[in-house]
Amino acid sequence: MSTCCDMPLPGTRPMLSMDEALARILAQARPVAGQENVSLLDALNRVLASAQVSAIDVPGADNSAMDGYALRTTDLPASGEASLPVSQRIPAGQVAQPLQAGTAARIFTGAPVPAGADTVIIQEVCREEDGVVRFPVPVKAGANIRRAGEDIRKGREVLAAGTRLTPQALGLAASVGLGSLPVFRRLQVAVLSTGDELVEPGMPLAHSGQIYNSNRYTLISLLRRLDCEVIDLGRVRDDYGETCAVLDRAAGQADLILSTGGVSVGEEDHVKSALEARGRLDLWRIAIKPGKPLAFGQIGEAFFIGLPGNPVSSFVTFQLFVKPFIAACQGERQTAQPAFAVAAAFDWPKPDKRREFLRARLEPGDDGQIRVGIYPSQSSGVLSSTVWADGLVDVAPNQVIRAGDAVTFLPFKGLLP
Ligand SMILES: Nc1nc2c(c(=O)[nH]1)N[C@H]1C(S)=C(S)[C@@H](COP(=O)(O)OP(=O)(O)OC[C@H]3O[C@@H](n4cnc5c(N)ncnc54)[C@H](O)[C@@H]3O)O[C@H]1N2
Ligand code: MOO
Ligand SMILES: [Mg+2]
Repeated sequence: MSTCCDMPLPGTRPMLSMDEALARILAQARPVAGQENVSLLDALNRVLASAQVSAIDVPGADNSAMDGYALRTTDLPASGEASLPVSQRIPAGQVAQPLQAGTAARIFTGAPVPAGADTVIIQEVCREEDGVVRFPVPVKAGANIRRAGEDIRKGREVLAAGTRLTPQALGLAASVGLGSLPVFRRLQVAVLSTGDELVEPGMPLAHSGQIYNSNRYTLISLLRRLDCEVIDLGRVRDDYGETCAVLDRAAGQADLILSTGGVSVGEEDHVKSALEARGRLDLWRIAIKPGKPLAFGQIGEAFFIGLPGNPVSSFVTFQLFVKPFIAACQGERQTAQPAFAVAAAFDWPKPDKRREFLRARLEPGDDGQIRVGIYPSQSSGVLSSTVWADGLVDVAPNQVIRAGDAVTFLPFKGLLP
């Protein structure tokens, strides 16, 4: 059952709360079937399909953290100056011989500590002359040695299934010797922009009713960042038959179909009726601003998300709904959306009854404390706001905000990959 957030107007239906809509959408997400093994450098941003366990200790052996001398502290006098003959030289990459009693080994950062040595003294406090090293004592046993297995023990899970493979994760995989990784196959996402008024950038505008298609570029770029394979279906005219045909075509190739525009209530808006005719509409109208008319459903095996045409609305709803849905379909483990409280540098005296997401930016106040400001226009057509902003302020229905109040900030850095 839907949650009633306001009285529906004739011809519409009650709006769902954001939380309920997101929960219902995510409940349908399932990881794509199909995996492949890819080399580490091809695995960036992919999602790991199965847990990886280390076959080795890292480091593999006790090794020196500094350039200096390795020795046995029991060979040293209690105070004053020690002097020890240097019995071997151990650069990184060499095998160390066991340390002869009463001697020191010249050692370099990363080189294996010889058996019998229990400390490394940095060279800055030593003098070496005629094969003998001198330094003040006492020295600390165990200093400057990185222990075998200190980072990773053999048999430990280093990367969990469902990990998004960041540069750090690939470095960690490399450090345990993994040359390739099993990842889920790429999600195929079809993108279509509806609207008779749309002209592609680079082309002239023929008359005042035309505008440039911006959503296509924003969405395709967002999808590429999420490592999706994009099927670009270009522009679709505001025509019921054409919309049905393109949805059928998209459903034959894609895991997910994303459209922009044509999901509201005007008779030029055909997306919802086409979706109902060719597949199934699961939910429509969410009590959020921007983004109210978002539609979600299925056509054949493909999921469908119809984003509102207003460029800011489609950008914001991509962040709030599409991104977590895609992540779940890619097999990524679900993590909480980063959000934190910060003081408002603005007043919001006339709140909406819908939950609102304001284009916002963190900035230091005169006192050096970080506050959050909002773009002067919050209109869902003002795309400049999305470039100015580095996140969204999440405003509850009917929430009045005064400068200095704590508000919830959702950083794009967390929202974007
Ligand atoms: N009577 C009502 N009218 C509207 C309602 C409503 O509840 N009752 N909702 C408004 C809200 S909120 C939104 S959001 C929009 C969503 O409309 P649609 O999804 O049907 O989108 P369109 O009508 O096709 O376009 C809206 C707007 O965006 C421009 N647009 C569309 N596609 C692109 C694109 N690819 N690049 C750049 N700009 C695009 C389009 O020209 C329109 O200006 O509906 C309200 N109306
Ligand atoms: O939902 Mo609309 O996105 O308020 O402009
Ligand atoms: Mg419309």
